[in-house]
Amino acid sequence: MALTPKTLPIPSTKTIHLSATSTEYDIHIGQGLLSTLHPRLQKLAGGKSYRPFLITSPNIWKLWSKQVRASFPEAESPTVLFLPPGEKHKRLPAVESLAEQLAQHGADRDSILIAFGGGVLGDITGFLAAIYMRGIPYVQIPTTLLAQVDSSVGGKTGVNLAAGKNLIGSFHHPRAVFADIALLKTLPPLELRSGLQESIKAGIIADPKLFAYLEQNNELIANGDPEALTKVVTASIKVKANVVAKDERESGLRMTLNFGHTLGHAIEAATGYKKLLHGEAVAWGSIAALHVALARKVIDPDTFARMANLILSYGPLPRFKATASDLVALTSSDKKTRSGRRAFVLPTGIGSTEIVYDVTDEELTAAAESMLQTMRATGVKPS
Ligand SMILES: NC(=O)c1ccc[n+]([C@@H]2O[C@H](COP(=O)([O-])OP(=O)(O)OC[C@H]3O[C@@H](n4cnc5c(N)ncnc54)[C@H](O)[C@@H]3O)[C@@H](O)[C@H]2O)c1
Ligand SMILES: O=C(O)C(=O)C[C@@H](O)[C@H](O)[C@H](O)COP(=O)(O)O
Ligand SMILES: [Zn+2]
Repeated sequence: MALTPKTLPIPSTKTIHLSATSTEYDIHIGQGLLSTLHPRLQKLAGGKSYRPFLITSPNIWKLWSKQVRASFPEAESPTVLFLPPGEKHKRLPAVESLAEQLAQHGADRDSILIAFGGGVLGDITGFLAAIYMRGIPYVQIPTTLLAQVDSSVGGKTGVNLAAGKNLIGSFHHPRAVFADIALLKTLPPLELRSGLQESIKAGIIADPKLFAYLEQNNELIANGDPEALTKVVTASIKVKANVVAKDERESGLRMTLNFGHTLGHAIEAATGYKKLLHGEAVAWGSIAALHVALARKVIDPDTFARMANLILSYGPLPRFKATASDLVALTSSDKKTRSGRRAFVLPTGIGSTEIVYDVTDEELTAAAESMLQTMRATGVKPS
């Protein structure tokens, strides 16, 4: 039976303009944007000649190189540099190795880096662009849903340290983002569901309509229907762009984009960045944050249930081994902590949040324990 999407208008190719304090740029969303890449980059370069360097992973390039190459005249084809896939490569040596390759190829400040991959590749490439020759331009072509709905927008770039997630990095915005929904055709379903957790986050913190759409169209969305995904990507990017425009450097409002990440990042660190996808860890971290909000009566039990059910409905989420107290200890490297005060994002309803600074270790441990109980009851073996 054909499924029909409920509510939200169907967008065609859409452009969202992000105007932040330090810069502004367009985020293009549509089907088949890859075919127009070359003229779009030429336009960005202001008609001047530029050298494109495309950074990707071998598995992605194998699937999409033909379409990318077809957009460029042969003589102007990008130089392609590779990174192995996986969060475990999101470390400084990857950045150094790419920088050496850029230098060997004579890349300069008139070159443009093209991040062609998921969030890991985008974060690394953005950071490379921030520090190579003290800063060169780059664009994002996000190839995962997570990267389309979240990581390609907003200029947070960086890599992990053993001590924690994204602990080295910079704010360096892309010159443009091209979110081609067609790229999601080859994305493994697990990766799609991981990305959807960041959209659920966007719905919880700022967009009740997106939240309801995700609730009502689960099958269509989880099965990768392109129209449904276009709506989800568009709505999620609007949330992100709106927040980043108001608070580029995360002095307040932008912390709300980190909902679920305080414990989410702790879960990723506790499992060695190997067992869970980012969205999966954020999903469990969000459940824990919901428990804090419920215990404080900031949300009522019905709202708690709607939010937790939505998160779990895009599972199944994997089980992992960790104790509540270990997870809380790992939150010590959270970047939202300032002068020893832990900032914590709580939902106050669907589409609204507050940032509080008085969540104690005991409170967080109790919430993490409740989340672990749900995990023991519903979690599945990590794949
Ligand atoms: N900068 C930000 O604002 C921000 C926001 C959210 C997440 N992140 C970061 O993003 C990272 C997670 O990103 P992710 O979920 O995209 O994971 P990822 O980058 O590891 O990509 C997931 C996997 O999918 C493969 N892949 C990518 N595109 C594909 C395609 N079209 N078809 C088939 N396979 C494809 C990749 O090679 C990889 O194996 C984390 O490091 C997280 O911290 C950053
Ligand atoms: O853009 C933001 O701001 C976010 O917090 C988005 C998050 O989804 C993302 O995972 C981000 O990389 C986390 O940033 P960090 O500063 O906590 O490392
Ligand atoms: Zn995230």
